[in-house]
Amino acid sequence: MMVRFSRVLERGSVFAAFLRQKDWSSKFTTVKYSSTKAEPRLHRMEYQDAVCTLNTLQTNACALEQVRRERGHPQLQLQAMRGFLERAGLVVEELDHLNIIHVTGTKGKGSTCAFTEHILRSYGFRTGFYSSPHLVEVRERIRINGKPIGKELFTKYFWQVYGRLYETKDTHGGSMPAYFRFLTILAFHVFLQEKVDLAVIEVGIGGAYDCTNIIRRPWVCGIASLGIDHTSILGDTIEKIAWQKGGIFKPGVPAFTVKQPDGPMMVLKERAKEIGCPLWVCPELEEYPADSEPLRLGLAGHHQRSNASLALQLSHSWLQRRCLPDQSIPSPADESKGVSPAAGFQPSPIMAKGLEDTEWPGRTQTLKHGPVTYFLDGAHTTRSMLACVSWFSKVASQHERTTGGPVVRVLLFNATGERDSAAMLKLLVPCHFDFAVFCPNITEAIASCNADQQNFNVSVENMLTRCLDNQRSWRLLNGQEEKPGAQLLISRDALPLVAAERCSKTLVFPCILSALQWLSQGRDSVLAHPDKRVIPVKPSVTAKAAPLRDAAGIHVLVAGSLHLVGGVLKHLDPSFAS
Ligand SMILES: Nc1ncnc2c1ncn2[C@@H]1O[C@H](COP(=O)(O)OP(=O)(O)OP(=O)(O)O)[C@@H](O)[C@H]1O
Repeated sequence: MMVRFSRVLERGSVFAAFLRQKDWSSKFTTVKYSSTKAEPRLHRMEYQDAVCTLNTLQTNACALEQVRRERGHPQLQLQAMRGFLERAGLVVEELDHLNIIHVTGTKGKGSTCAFTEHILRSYGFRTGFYSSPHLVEVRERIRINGKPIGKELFTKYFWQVYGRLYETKDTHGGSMPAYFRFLTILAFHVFLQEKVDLAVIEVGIGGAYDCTNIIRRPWVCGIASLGIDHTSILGDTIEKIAWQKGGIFKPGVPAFTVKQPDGPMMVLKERAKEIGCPLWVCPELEEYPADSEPLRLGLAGHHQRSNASLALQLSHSWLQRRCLPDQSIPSPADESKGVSPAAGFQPSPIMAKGLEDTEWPGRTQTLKHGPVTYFLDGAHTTRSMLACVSWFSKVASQHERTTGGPVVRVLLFNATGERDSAAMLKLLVPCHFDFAVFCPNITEAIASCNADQQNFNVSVENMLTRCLDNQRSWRLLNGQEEKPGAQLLISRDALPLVAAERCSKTLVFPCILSALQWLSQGRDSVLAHPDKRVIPVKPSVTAKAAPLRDAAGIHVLVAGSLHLVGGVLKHLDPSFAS
């Protein structure tokens, strides 16, 4: 695995050397407009090359050093971003023409953006939508009219921006922007080139110093629910986090927030007052007067209701300000407090349809795959795991009632970064899983390079050790004795294998594909073909497949990491097949 990673890295630097020699404009014309029969293949290669080169920005020593330096002086981050933007040929004033809706929050910003984008697209506007992270392919982060930008367009715009930055590198101490910064600049470039009517921009981390906060004049800002995440960057209390998030407020630009606990709400109010921005608190979804039927949401789960209310306010405000510019913005009723409840207006039929038709994969998503039903949710904080458990308990019970027989429940889990896995696993105990399966966010252990899903910031060994820790936590939480059965084996060619424990209902796999194979083989070979011998993934794993034999169905909850969910979707959901 490490060998393959380093090859990709090498490929990136070889490519960079190639770039140094090439004339940019001729490269674009030959690749972009070539009409030979080989064109589709050429484009595919170019896309992969673009993604591999992009990935070098994850490990670029100069960029990492810069990030480290800026951590101590966060205000430098926006200054640096402005410099990169200019080197890429853009000026910050141009971004004013993007008619931006800027959204932050700890949980629900992606879903809120998806609802908002869908509502405004339903009105006939050409939309841009920038979000993170991606599930399967990096181009999902940049959407035009709700669809991930195509490979050809991504490739074309990627090389334009990369080329400009690369050409000016030597006069700027060799610096290139880090991964997220680069993608943010790329998104702005794409939206300007593609002449979108509006752009919905999701903050990466925090708000005040996030590189998306380079924008000066959004039409409206939104703050989804606040909680604890990214504490090493944002601070270790919800109030400190609220201060960071409130940093996206702009003078005179209306902002909306969902209801927040008292402490962070007070911080938001103070931020709004100090910046001079009218801040409104969204009503509950029930408080919107309904014409006939209650509002229906395309995204499942009770927690999506506050996101939907925020999206209604954001799109309503955008429509009013953008399309009815003569109307003055009402100020919050109590200016001294700097915040007011927003009115629950009657959503138009277009808005109602927009909410109902919104799709946002990987969040409370149900996917049937043969006899196995997957419940996928990228919850990776305790707050979102609580929401996930509540959704899963309800929806899985509904499915069980219609299955007509015993159902085996499986948890497929992984967590990354500074996340508290044990706290998340504790919340999952009441779901009564028959099996708990752990694997790292590696899609396939032995496969060709899948550049879109590579993460160079963590080693394979660390990922697997984390899985074994999770397995141990789960066993402890379930009152199972600690057994010294699990072993981490690293083979000579660096392909890691993890032995499953005997006599327990926990399993660890080296990659997502092998976990999915275990699920489908256990089921297919035993249920669909009762006479056929089970072909084991590994002997120790086959022993665990036995209870699947009697099951009328298998329900698998995939949670703990959006990247894990993405890896599963890559294998199972045809709409993600490239
Ligand atoms: N209001 C909410 N409260 C709790 N959990 C939520 C809320 N909204 C979404 N979630 C859950 O949080 C996870 C991420 O959802 P979403 O992409 O909408 O949020 P996000 O703020 O963009 O998250 P991230 O920054 O982690 O990508 C999903 O599991 C989703 O079901």
